[in-house]
Amino acid sequence: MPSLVNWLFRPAEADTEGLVEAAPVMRVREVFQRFWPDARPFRGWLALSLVLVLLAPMLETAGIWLFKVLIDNVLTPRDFDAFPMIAAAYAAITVASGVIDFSQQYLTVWIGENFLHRLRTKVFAHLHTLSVGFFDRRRIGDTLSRLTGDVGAIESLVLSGVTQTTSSLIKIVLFTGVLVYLNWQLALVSLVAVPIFWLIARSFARRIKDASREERGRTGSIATVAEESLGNAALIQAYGREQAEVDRFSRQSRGNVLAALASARVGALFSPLVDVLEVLGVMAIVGVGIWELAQNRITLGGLLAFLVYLSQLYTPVRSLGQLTNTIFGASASAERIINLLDERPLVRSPEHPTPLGRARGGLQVDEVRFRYPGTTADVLRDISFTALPGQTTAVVGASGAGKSTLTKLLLRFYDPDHGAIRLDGHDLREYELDRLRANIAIVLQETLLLDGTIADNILAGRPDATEQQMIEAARAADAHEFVQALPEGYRTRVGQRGRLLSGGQRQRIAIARAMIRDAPILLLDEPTTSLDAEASRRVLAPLRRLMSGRTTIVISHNLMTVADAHQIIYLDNGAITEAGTHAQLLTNNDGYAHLYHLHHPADRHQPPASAGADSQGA
Ligand SMILES: Nc1ncnc2c1ncn2[C@@H]1O[C@H](COP(=O)(O)OP(=O)(O)OP(=O)(O)O)[C@@H](O)[C@H]1O
Repeated sequence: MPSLVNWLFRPAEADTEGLVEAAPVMRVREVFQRFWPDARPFRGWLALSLVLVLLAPMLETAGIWLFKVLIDNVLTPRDFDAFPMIAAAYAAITVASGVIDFSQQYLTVWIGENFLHRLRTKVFAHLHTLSVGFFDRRRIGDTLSRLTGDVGAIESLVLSGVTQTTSSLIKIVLFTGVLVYLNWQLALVSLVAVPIFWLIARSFARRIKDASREERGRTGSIATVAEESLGNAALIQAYGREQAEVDRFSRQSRGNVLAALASARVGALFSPLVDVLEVLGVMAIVGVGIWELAQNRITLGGLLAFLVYLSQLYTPVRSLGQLTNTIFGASASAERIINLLDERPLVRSPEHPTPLGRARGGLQVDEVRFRYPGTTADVLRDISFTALPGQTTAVVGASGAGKSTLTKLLLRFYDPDHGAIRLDGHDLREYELDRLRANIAIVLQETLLLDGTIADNILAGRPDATEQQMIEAARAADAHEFVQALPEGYRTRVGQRGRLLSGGQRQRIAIARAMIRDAPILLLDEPTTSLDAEASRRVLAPLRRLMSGRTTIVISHNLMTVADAHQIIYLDNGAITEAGTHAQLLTNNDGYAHLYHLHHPADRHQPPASAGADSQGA
């Protein structure tokens, strides 16, 4: 027997690695307080729905009362006279109940869905306020599962929870009142069972919450594996890792099954326990009722009506218990949402920002030191250099030296731990984030395209640009020709992440986007690395057009376009070890020169002036 009980209450085995971050545990009351303000716009409708909730049990009570009248005034005396009235009243009550039920159900769904829509959008909007660092840390699949699955559970806690609890309480009060009115001795016997119900429901609530928490976490893990795996389908198939991925998915899915079973065991036990209790209660009452009937202290109609009221009373008591379980289950989901909402962006706009229109574009990096949050080593150390407006600075160095990290600091995806980056003499942190980023255009190594049309992607750089400006930008980016050759021209969809275009085409769209943005600062992070020699050459002329007149920071590790930069900064393991022009650094014959000769063995004995043109195809 004890082993059976153990089995019933056993939590899901933790035989799969936990993939998702657990949310902090919260009390139901805190969860409720947290989300109640979100229901504010619906409070009027909620009040109306409560009125309907109030009317329904009243009609129900009246209906059952008619049943008593029918037995005592029609059936027992075998007198037909009162019947038509009773029948008409019964029909009227049934129709009215129907109308109220419909309105109440529809209203509840309407409020619930609109509340959900608002909350979902709020969580999504919040995610977009978070710094890029958040997305580096979190598993996207789990975040998606929170956004789609867990948000729904909150509705059952905050809205349906309120109406259903109120409805159940009203029914309990009404039916108890009538029971006491019919025969108080009998009523007393039947109410003994109520606190027992309540105790059982309470003891179940915590277990159900634990089980639900486990289940929601596992659902997040499934979504995480699916997202990571399907997102890398090409890689997985190329390396024949399909089965390994299926196994990984299956393990997470199995974990979910175990958690769902553990939750079902606890949940399903509740009903039968309550059933047994109910039957015992009814038997006891019938016994006492027969006694009362024999003593003539209650009529037959009275006794039958009493039993019907009683059965009606158990329904709300029971659903109140069930509801507690639902609410505790839902609060496990709510914890996961609160956990997301409590994430604060690492970088924020200041309260009193320095106004920034179009920047002149002078950049000054001053003793910057930086390490990624949660790591132990500095990625950048004492970085100082100045980029004059309109000039090109090339940042060069081995893989992992910290070049891309520098661009992340310039875009304020992160802030330096020490030192400052200044734009036109002011610390980047003094400007509003939007204004700062509006002054920067980027072209990255792996071009990011949105799933939309080519026009959407170019106009993302400046949504208010005209069609003519867009075409000019595309021309300057050497993209107009190939775009026109596409079946739907600028209206052609590029597919998810631009998969329907070639690497070089994607890059030229990105250049057009940067072109149309017409920002004074340009960040190029290895813009030709992923392209072959021919494609890089094709991209180079538009890139040069884009760079002219803008403060450009170009990161490159194959030294393309670097040779004619105004200054070159050589990063080694997070620190600047050399700085100067191409010719100066070649003369130094240190890290930069070595890297350069590695890429251009043929140039070793040639004068540096010709190097820029030759380096294009590297
Ligand atoms: N989000 C991150 N969290 C923690 N560490 C990171 C993160 N991004 C990069 N790093 C670490 O910072 C260091 C510098 O990375 P960074 O991407 O800036 O190098 P890089 O010079 O641009 O390299 P590559 O030329 O290969 O692109 C690396 O050691 C890397 O492991």
